[in-house]
Amino acid sequence: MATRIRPSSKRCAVIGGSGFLGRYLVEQLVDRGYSVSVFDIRQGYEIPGVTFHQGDLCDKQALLAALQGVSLVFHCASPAPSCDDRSLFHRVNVDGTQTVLKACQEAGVQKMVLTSSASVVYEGTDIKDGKEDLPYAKKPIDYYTETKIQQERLVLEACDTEKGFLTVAIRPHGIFGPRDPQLVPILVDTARRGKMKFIIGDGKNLVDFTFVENVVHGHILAAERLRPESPLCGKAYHITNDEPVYFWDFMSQVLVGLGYDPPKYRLPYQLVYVLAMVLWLLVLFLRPVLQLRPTFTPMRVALAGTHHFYSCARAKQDMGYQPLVSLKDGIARTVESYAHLRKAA
Ligand SMILES: NC(=O)C1=CN([C@@H]2O[C@H](COP(=O)(O)OP(=O)(O)OC[C@H]3O[C@@H](n4cnc5c(N)ncnc54)[C@H](OP(=O)(O)O)[C@@H]3O)[C@@H](O)[C@H]2O)C=CC1
Ligand SMILES: CC(C)=CCC[C@@H](C)[C@H]1CC[C@H]2C3=C(CC[C@]12C)[C@@]1(C)CCC(=O)C[C@@H]1CC3
Repeated sequence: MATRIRPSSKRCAVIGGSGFLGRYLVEQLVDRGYSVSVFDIRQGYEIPGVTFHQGDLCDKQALLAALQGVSLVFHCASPAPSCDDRSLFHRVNVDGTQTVLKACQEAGVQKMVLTSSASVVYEGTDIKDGKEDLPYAKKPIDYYTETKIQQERLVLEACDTEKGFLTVAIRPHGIFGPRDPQLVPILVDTARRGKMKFIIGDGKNLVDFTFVENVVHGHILAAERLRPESPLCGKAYHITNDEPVYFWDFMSQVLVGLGYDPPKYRLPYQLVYVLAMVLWLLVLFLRPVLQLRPTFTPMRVALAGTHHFYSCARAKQDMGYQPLVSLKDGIARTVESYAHLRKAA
């Protein structure tokens, strides 16, 4: 029988550690003196002292090798929301998370912090100052959200103080920052194709965008405050910048910062939503013969035209959370880092 290494409280693993958020988490953990193993389907970078284990989280044996001697696991792996592959989302976020839980319990891991998403309660209609006790979306806006709900449920239900396995879920919203592969690149690509001319709705819908370092701060606080007697056990926590901003102001600040014109013409929200639905149905109908990826999906239109901002009062109270980087500074640092995406003069 293989000998089990005794878990050390400063030894952790980051599943999904090669991704955008995962890499920031790894860097911060190393700075704070943790010894870190990364488990990911790809190796994105190298950091002295960080051990990489390349593998699929659906493979329990591969996970077990990475979890030897680990007492704390961060699980922030997921297929990208834009991939629209229902069976992949289910395989990784639901079945894969079950495998992660089994592997953690077998390896003697004591704590697990899941990166969930605030969108688990979002159905495409307004959420203002949403608290964690809102019910899970009955009609999730996409397969990504559907499987993030199932994933969060599995992880929180696995919390068992008697067995000494504690879990907590962090629900960030709209993560942005340098190296983000989604938000700024999609925005710039849309602007370069001349499609960032329109504001959907009245432009006054408030949304949370969260600077990546604040999300990391929330994860580490949660891990360090998660103890058998603490209120965090088995609970979900919103982590945001706590500065809701008009969606279209945020987009405009990033665009203008990179030298592009901000959108200025208004289109009625309902009209654009119906057009996006029609386009989406057409894409589905044509899928057997033609693979199209429209910019305007109903989900994106809903995100761009509704309020969706959340309260982080629970995180402030239970873990002393406060954002470390303001929205203004976060946007400035992000814009500065995307010099290569600036509009050519
Ligand atoms: N970005 C955001 O705005 C928000 C993100 N979240 C959540 O935060 C987490 C991190 O997101 P983010 O950093 O943006 O995403 P990334 O896609 O950048 O990171 C996820 C990482 O997980 C890897 N991965 C995917 N499938 C597997 C698998 N089967 N086995 C092992 N590794 C795998 C990815 O590899 P590959 O790139 O090759 O797929 C990638 O390296 C996710 O759980 C996401 O749901 C929540 C709210 C908002
Ligand atoms: C707060 C939150 C959940 C942010 C998520 C980020 C992405 C979903 C957005 C990043 C770029 C956005 C974007 C649009 C929708 C939402 C994003 C994809 C549009 C497609 C909305 C319609 C337009 O006019 C163009 C926009 C391009 C950028």
